This record gives sequence, C-alpha cells and structure tokens, in this order.
Amino acid sequence: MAHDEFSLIRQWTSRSAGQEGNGLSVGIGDDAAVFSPSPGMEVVACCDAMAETVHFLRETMKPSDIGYKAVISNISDVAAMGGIARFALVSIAVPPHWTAAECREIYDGIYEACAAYGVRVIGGDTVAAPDALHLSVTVLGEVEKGRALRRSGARPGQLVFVTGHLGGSAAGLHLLLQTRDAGARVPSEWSELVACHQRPAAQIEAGRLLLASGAAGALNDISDGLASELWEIAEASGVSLVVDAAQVPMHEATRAYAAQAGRDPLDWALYGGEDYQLAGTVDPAGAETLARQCAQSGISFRIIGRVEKGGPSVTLCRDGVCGPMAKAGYNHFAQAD
Ligand SMILES: Nc1ncnc2c1ncn2[C@@H]1O[C@H](COP(=O)(O)OP(=O)(O)OP(=O)(O)O)[C@@H](O)[C@H]1O
Ligand SMILES: Cc1ncc(C[n+]2csc(CCOP(=O)(O)O)c2C)c(N)n1
Ligand SMILES: [Mg+2]
Ligand SMILES: [Mg+2]
Ligand SMILES: [Mg+2]
Repeated sequence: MAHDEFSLIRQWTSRSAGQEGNGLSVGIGDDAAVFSPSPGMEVVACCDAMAETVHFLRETMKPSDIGYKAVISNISDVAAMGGIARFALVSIAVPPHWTAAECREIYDGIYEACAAYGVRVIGGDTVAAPDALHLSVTVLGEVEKGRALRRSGARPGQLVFVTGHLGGSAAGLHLLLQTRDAGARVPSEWSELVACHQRPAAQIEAGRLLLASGAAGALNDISDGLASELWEIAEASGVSLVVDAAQVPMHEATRAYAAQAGRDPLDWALYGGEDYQLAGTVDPAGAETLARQCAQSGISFRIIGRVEKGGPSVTLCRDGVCGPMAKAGYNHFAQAD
C-alpha cells in the first residue's frame, strides 16, 4: 500500500468532521480529543483488538464486517457494565497486502456500527505492519455514578440469566471455514448463522434495563463463551453457579446445522464465544418484570440457573446429571506453552 499516512487518515475519517458539541469539545484533528461525561455520569472505558488470522480471515469476514465487529465487541463491554457508549478511538496497523480501498471499507463498517449505537469516532492511530492487519478499538461510554454492574455482584439466592441466543457465532464460523475448505459458497439457508458471526449486536438496551431495574447482580458479556464468562462471575463474586443445559437458548438454525455437521450445539453455546450476549445474575423478585420489559424491546431474556453459596464453581446439569462446567472457552495463549 503506497500512500501518504496523513491523506489516508483524512479519507478514512472525513465522516467525523464537524462533530463537536454534545460533550465533545475537540474531535479528530488535534493531538487528542477532549470530552466531558454527562452530569451525574462517570466514564466507562474499554479496549478490544482484532488480529488477522486470529479473529478473522479474508474468507470469514469482509473488510466492513471486521470494522463493524471490532466496534461491537467494545460496545458490548460497555453494555456489560450497564452503560451507554459515546465515543470510539480506532488504531489500525496495515500490512502491505491490504489496499487503501479495503481499509476504507473497514471504516465503512466502523462508522456503520458507530451510527447504529450513537457513537462518535473521535480519534485513533494509523501505522504500517509487517504481515497481518490489526485493528484495535477503544470505546468510551458512561454510566450513572457508582452504579456500574460488576462481575463481582452475584449473590446466593439470585437467578442466572442470559440474553439472546448462544452458539450462533461459533456455528457460523464452523460453516464459513468448512465451505472455504470445500471451495464452496455458504448455502443461503444458513445466512442467519453467518450474520451471527459477522454482524453481532451489542446488548446496550438489555444492560440499561438491567441497571434501571435495580435487580441486577453480576453482569458480563460473552466474548469467550458462556462457560468462561460464568466462571469469571463465580470467581469475582465468590459464589457457586448452577446452570441447566436445557435452558441455554440457541437458534433453531444452530441446532439444525450442528445436527448436519455431527456436532453438539451446546459445545458452541458454552465454549464457542463471540456471541456478545449478556450473562449475569438477577434477584428473583425482579426477574419477571425484566423478562417482560426485554420482550417488549424484542430481547430474549432467559433464566438458565441459580446462584448458591460456596464455590467459586460453575455446575452444569444436563439430562439429570450435574457436574463441573469445564473452565473452557476461547483463550488466546492456551496452546502457547
Ligand atoms: N494488555 C492489557 N493491559 C492492561 N489491561 C488489560 C490488558 N488486557 C486486558 N486488560 C484488562 O483486563 C481486564 C479483563 O480484560 P479482558 O480482555 O479479559 O476482558 P474482555 O474485554 O471483557 O474480554 P475479551 O477481550 O475476551 O472480549 C479488563 O479490565 C481489561 O481492561
Ligand atoms: C479465523 C478465526 N478463527 C477463530 C475465531 C474464533 N475466535 C477468535 S477470538 C475469539 C474470542 C473473542 O476474542 P477476544 O477474546 O480477543 O475478544 C474467538 C471465539 C475467529 N473468530 N476467526
Ligand atoms: Mg478484552
Ligand atoms: Mg467483556
Ligand atoms: Mg477474550
């Protein structure tokens, strides 16, 4: 990619021009951005990266999908604190085999996700890379002072819930890799699974309902898989979680594709990851109201288990047999040494 760094930045981020106001006093174009949170709110800050070959291949994600998903994985972390997302900073390291036009498409996806969640891109960094494309997004959001929902908030007597459906992203990835290996195209009957993988949604609205309900205990978003996120809650809260496998929500398409692929769909739901749904705990007294409010907003809210004293542990009950839920899921360095 032979281009001038400064003109590329201008091209990719021209859509951020003239965005000052509403809490932002300095946007793109200076050494740093300057903003203030809304009165009564405090800042929520998170950062997640995506690396070529680790988080995507050219065959599994279009450039715009990569940009879209990198933003969503961050907004999802803000949702998991009960906050709203406001600003994004984007750092991109571009190797020679990526063209300026492809990078512009990455930004199309970035701006599309930002527009969908009311987020403004206020800065970033652009560097060359030797071999693989890296995209790192930082999202800054806000939450009512002192009210952020923590992983440590689970209490015995509460119920364990998840939003949405799980396993769709891992099923979609399996499908994309299988069809790539076969040199085929993905049959249109599975487009829902491909969308789960390429275009996940962040559950900001569910997080806000949970925070407003006053009934929420712990909250986490599902990037590495339900098992991994529940273990994080159990450990941070010092509790035991007991989950009923039959209640773990999965799309019909995930079950149907798993049957065709000779896989257990529950493995994708528990250990696959990248679903970006929320998992957490809630007081039993508030659960029904929350389920109703979520339903009114088109969000599925499913009770899948309960919180008990003891632990930290996560127990999975399936077909009447209960045992430890494997502390497995996506782990970047699991095979490294
Ligand atoms: N390289 C790092 N330097 C400083 N803090 C980090 C670094 N990596 C992670 N953290 C911090 O560690 C905590 C856990 O981060 P982690 O990335 O595991 O959570 P997550 O973003 O919810 O999960 P995922 O990255 O799988 O989406 C967060 O507070 C995060 O800011
Ligand atoms: C080509 C390809 N191979 C494997 C995967 C699966 N994968 C990669 S990172 C991750 C967890 C979330 O990332 P992080 O923890 O960094 O937020 C998962 C499930 C993929 N998406 N693409
Ligand atoms: Mg992270
Ligand atoms: Mg998270
Ligand atoms: Mg992770």
